[in-house]
Amino acid sequence: MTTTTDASSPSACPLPAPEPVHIGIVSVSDRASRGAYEDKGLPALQDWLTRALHNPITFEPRLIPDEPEEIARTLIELVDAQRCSLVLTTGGTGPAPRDVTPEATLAVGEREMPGFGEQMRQISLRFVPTAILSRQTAVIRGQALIINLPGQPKSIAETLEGLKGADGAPLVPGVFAAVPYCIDLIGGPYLETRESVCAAFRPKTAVRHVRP
Ligand SMILES: Nc1ncnc2c1ncn2[C@@H]1O[C@H](COP(=O)(O)OP(=O)(O)OP(=O)(O)O)[C@@H](O)[C@H]1O
Ligand SMILES: Nc1nc2c(c(=O)[nH]1)N[C@H]1C(S)=C(S)[C@@H](COP(=O)(O)O)O[C@H]1N2
Repeated sequence: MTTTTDASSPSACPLPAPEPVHIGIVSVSDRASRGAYEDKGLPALQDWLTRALHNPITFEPRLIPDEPEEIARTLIELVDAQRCSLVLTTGGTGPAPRDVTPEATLAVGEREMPGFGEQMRQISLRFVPTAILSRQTAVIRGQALIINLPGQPKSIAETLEGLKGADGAPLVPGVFAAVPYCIDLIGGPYLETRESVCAAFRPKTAVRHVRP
């Protein structure tokens, strides 16, 4: 097994290498999927997750139009066939007729996790007054957590990371703070975040080790 050393510990205990994680990222956009504009959703998701996690990540990226059957089929494929532990979607959460990502997500979910959508709307209100127009939600399917994010690329870091003060201290925690423990509870890999990007929270009894 590969190990790294926790140099901050007096006994310099070797820490296990972070577990690999398989993450699905799905950009739902009519125009980006037909090439009318460049997709900025997938790069923004990949960039933020790579900065936030110590775990080695294998990404499963998908760029698809706002078609409910295609969204549902993609989510099922990422969870059931690709065995992703986490799937993040971006786009299609608003009130326009073709915005159907939440419906497709609920259709494939076994249990809804409404707190994610509630908290993201609260965070987004600190950035934009139209935050309440996003119907974003989250669900569990099997051993995977699926979370909807709005389509505006900058909203990805805003909702996952939250709002920080000038000193870098969190003013409003982003929703990703709750993701590692949720994935523990559904039997997925142990996710370890970089505190400078996102301080994940676990009850003390669930903390296996703290990485510097
Ligand atoms: N994947 C994307 N890449 C780049 N910019 C995007 C993307 N998705 C959305 N945006 C930007 O955010 C705005 C709001 O996103 P929204 O999901 O409401 O788009 P939309 O009007 O439904 O159109 P579309 O589905 O064709 O992207 C868009 O007008 C666009 O400027
Ligand atoms: N953090 C954040 N949340 C946001 C926004 C944003 O720019 N930043 N845009 C809002 C707007 S204008 C809309 S219409 C809804 C839905 O966007 P979507 O259809 O692109 O998912 O998300 C809202 N949530």
